[in-house]
Amino acid sequence: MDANNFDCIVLGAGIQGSYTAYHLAKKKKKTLLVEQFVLPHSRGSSHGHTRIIRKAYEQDYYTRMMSECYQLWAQLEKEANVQIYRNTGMLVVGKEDCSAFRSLRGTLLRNNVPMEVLSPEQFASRFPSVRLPPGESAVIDKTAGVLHADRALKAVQDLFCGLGGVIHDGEKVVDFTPGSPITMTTNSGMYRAQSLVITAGPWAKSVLARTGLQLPLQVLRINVCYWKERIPGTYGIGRHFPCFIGVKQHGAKHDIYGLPSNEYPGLMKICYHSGSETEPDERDRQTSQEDIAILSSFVSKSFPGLDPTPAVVEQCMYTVTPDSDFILDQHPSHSNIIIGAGFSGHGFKLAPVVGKILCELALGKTPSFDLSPFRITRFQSLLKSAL
Ligand SMILES: Cc1cc2nc3c(=O)[nH]c(=O)nc-3n(C[C@H](O)[C@H](O)[C@H](O)COP(=O)(O)OP(=O)(O)OC[C@H]3O[C@@H](n4cnc5c(N)ncnc54)[C@H](O)[C@@H]3O)c2cc1C
Ligand SMILES: O=C(O)[C@@H]1CCCC=N1
Repeated sequence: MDANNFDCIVLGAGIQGSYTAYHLAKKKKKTLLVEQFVLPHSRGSSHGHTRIIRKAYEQDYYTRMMSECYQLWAQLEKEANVQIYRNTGMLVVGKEDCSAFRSLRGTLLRNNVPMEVLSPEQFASRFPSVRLPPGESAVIDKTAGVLHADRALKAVQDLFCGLGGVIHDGEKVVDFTPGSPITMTTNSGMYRAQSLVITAGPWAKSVLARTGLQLPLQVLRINVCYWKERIPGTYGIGRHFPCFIGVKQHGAKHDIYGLPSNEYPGLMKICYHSGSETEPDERDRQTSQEDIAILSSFVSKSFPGLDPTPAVVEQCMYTVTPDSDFILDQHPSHSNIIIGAGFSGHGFKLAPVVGKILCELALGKTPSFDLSPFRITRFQSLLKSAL
């Protein structure tokens, strides 16, 4: 077989593409993973030390997918011999009259996820360094915790290479021609494959536009803020402080979430689950501080043990769909082009199962999960496609 001919090519080596490539290599498929930047890089959505892993979701289908994700993350830890998951639990706080909060709690109960419901008194005695606003309730998802994201990404890529997979980083895909095989051109080579998986993160919209498909994806620049503990360790992982999600608290339009201080000692990560619209190659030109103002006000009201001015601000990007559900599907006109896109700021924890599903689609197999929430046809009225 020609060195440039593959069973499958995966475009984009973020967590979704890397996990897809790993599953394909496990199935003994000759797989090429192409990445425009030299690895590791911090220009997409999968970089950084940490992500939240949880079963607490508004929708049952994510909670069910998470059961297998926990198993696959554990398998990855074993195969790579690295710790990726750390159980911390996660506090979910919100108003009783907020439907999103009630749905999250309902999903935990319906799916028998280990959880606790805290009364305001229990909350105050367990978390004296956090203020629960009057009229708000709290539950704990006991399965939740922290994923060591950078470590996880490297582990998946290393295992992929160990299985015979090929990574070409620093190589940008500039063109591809659908067909059987598909022909793909990068800035330094030309390759052929039976199937192509597109996991281009914030670049998915422009990559797919080359095929005439205009997906309703919006790219947001996210400010990743770290806040200084007045007494170091107050909210530390070492003191078993949990992750948290504040569901639309203090009138915020979007959720606010946080992780215990860990990667930068004395600094706790608290972020707003939204940001300002950007072009992926223009990320660093954005300057909006609106989200930071919302976070500062939240921190001063809810976390009195933190200085309400961020000590460190890093950048990342979300690629969001109109309903915040992922896109996991075949291309509407080319069945051997598979699309994994629109992870809407919550896709990292689900990557083991996303990768499995994209691998199944690339091999023409029946996917192991019901893909109706993830199909492109749900955007029928929004598709500006010339297909
Ligand atoms: C601040 C922040 C916090 C988050 N928190 C959580 C969390 O707590 N829990 C959770 O589960 N999820 C979280 N997420 C979401 C999660 O990180 C993303 O859903 C996930 O990383 C998306 O991965 P991806 O592979 O789709 O995208 P990316 O990581 O962006 O990967 C796409 C890759 O494709 C490459 N590429 C694009 N075009 C080309 C081309 N033409 N040629 C070659 N390569 C190309 C890009 O360079 C990039 O490396 C968070 C995201 C952010 C930004
Ligand atoms: O996916 C996650 O868990 C985080 C926290 C909530 C908002 C988005 N990302």
